[in-house]
Amino acid sequence: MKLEEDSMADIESSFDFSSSLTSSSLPPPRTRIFKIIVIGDSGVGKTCLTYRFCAGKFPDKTEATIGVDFREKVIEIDGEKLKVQLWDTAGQERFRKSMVQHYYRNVHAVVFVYDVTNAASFRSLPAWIEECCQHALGQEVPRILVGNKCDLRHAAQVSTDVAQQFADAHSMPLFETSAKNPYGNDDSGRNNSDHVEAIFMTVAHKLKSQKPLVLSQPPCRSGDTVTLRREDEEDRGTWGCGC
Ligand SMILES: Nc1nc2c(ncn2[C@@H]2O[C@H](COP(=O)(O)OP(=O)(O)OP(=O)(O)O)[C@@H](O)[C@H]2O)c(=O)[nH]1
Repeated sequence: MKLEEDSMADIESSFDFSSSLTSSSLPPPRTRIFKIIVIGDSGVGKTCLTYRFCAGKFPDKTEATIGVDFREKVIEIDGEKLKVQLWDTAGQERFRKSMVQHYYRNVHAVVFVYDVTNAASFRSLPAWIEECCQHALGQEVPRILVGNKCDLRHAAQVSTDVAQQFADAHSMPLFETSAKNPYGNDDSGRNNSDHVEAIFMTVAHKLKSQKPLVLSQPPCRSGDTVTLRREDEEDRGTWGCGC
C-alpha cells in the first residue's frame, strides 16, 4: 500500500478506534498500534521482510520502494490484540527525501537491515543510525539489527562475528535471517538462524511490555495531527542506543 503525504496524519495515532460501539454503548475496545520503521540501503530486502511478516510469503516480484510502503498485521500476545504497522522505507536517496520527516514521527521501534552478501550495506549502518539520532530516535526506542539473505551464505561478505560486534557496540540485538527462505537450510546446509516472524514478534513483545501510549487529545477531523505522550516518560524501556 503506497502512502500519500496527505493521508499520513490519519495513521499516526497509536490507537485504533475503528471497532464499532457495542449494543450496551460501552466504549469500543482500543487496539494498541505499534509503528515500526524498517530502514537500510536499497536492495537489502526491506520490502521482502515486511511482506514476509505481513503476508506470510515472499513477494513474487519487487520494485524499488518510492517514499514509503506501509503494511500491517494484527497479532495477539497474552490475550491482547496489537496492530503492528511496518513502515517499509525507500533505501534510495532520491525516493525518500520528501518522506523522511513523516516516517520518523511517533516511531515505537526501528529495524536496521543490511544484506549479508553486500558489505557496503553493512558499512552504511552508521549513517542510518545517525539519521535516526537526528530525528530524536535515541535510547528510548527499541532498535534491532537484521542481516538478511542468509540463504546465500556462500556469497556472504559480512560474518556473524563482525555483525555481532557492531550490534554489541550499538546495544542492539542481532538477528540473521532470510526473507526468501526463512524455514529452510541455506545453500551450505546450515539452518537460517532466525525466522522473520520470530524477529518481529520479539520486537512486539518488547513493545507490549512498555507503558501504553495514550492520546493527549482525542482524534478529531481527518488530517489533524495527534500528539502522543507516554503515561510515564521516565519509565520507557530501553534497548540502548549507539548515538
Ligand atoms: N536470495 C534472497 N534474495 C532476497 C531476499 N530478500 C530480498 N531479496 C531480493 O533482493 C532484492 C531487493 O529486495 P527488496 O525487498 O525490494 O529490497 P528493499 O530493501 O526493499 O529495496 P528498496 O525498496 O530499493 O529500498 C529483490 O530482488 C529480492 O527478491 C532474501 O532473503 N534472499
